Amino acid sequence: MADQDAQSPVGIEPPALPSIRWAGLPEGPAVVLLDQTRLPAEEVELLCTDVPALVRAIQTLAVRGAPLLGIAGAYGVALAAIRGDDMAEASGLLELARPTAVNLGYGVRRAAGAYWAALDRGEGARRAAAVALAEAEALHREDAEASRRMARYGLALLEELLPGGGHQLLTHCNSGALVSGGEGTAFAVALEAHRAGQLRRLWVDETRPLLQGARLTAYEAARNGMAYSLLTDNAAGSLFAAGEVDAVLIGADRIAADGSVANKVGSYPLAVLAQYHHVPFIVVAPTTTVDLQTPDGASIVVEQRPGREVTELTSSRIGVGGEAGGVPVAPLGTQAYNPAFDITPPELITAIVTEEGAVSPVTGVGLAELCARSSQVTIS
Ligand SMILES: CSC[C@H]1O[C@H](OP(=O)(O)O)[C@H](O)[C@@H]1O
Repeated sequence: MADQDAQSPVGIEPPALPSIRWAGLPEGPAVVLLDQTRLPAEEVELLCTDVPALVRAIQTLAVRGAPLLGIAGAYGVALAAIRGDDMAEASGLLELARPTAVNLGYGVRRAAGAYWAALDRGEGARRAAAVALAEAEALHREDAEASRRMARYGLALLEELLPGGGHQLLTHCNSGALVSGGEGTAFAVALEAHRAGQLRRLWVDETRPLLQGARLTAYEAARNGMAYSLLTDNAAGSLFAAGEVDAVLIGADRIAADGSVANKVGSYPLAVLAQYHHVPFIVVAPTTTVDLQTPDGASIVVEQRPGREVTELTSSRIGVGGEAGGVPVAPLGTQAYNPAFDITPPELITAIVTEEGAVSPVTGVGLAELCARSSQVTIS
């Protein structure tokens, strides 16, 4: 069994660089990203000075995670507006950069809607661009507040489901500050438990093939002084069998109207394991990740990513999607199945926690009621 005294590396500070920021540089505006393909080896900022550069950053996961993609999409619209680009083209390129996370389209349409409304009011293009930027900044702030609220609601749910503290929580992929305007979604709940002295250990799935768990969640857990242990994805079952998992916490990329959840591939098997072992399976996501226009899980488009992400290992130094390619781990020419996400049906989910509270059991009606409470700007 894993060492019982798992401790995080000492002397590591919280992230020095924000996941995303806007920069009105003398040479022109830029969306500035903490390049997540370079983590954990290097903390490098990536300046996107036009929409194609930002689209590439989204597609190579230099910026990733549903809520952060929404913020990036909104800033991308503002960038295009200030540059005087074709706004319909820019919005389309951004919205189509990745298909599954609903937040990306939400952020793009929200900033673009503000821009067009300003023009319709007779305000000039310059003023309309400023309005788009203000909308992106508002979304950024709202997401940070949503993160704080989800952390509190999530901890309250853990205290209700698991009285007594000292939890061993398992998480998959990465759902911390690197996916958020704040401290994240599911990871933020684990962090809140840590701060409340209720986290015995965070089990971190490495999350093949792009290793968001090993590279990013471990990085965030270490920087926050949390006790954590990394595991291969295929080792999770043995932890459940040994009774070493008290609850599962995961994020989401899109939640359909019936409560089906699209999240990083590997989430669905964890939900099956959790049900078999009678362990709470908790999804944490802002209401901006709920898509009431998508009726069920079968209607969610699951992104299929390049097979070379499975057949090659790349170091974080050249980026997980680096053009230089990586070390082959399969014979050249090997075909690979590489869905970025899978779908967990509502009946396998104990609760969905949002910034408006939790719904449990998960029903379409309960989800819609949470969304109705949300102050988030609704867009068609
Ligand atoms: C809470 S959003 C984080 C979410 O996004 C990740 O996908 P990706 O790394 O491909 O952007 C994964 O599904 C996480 O749960």
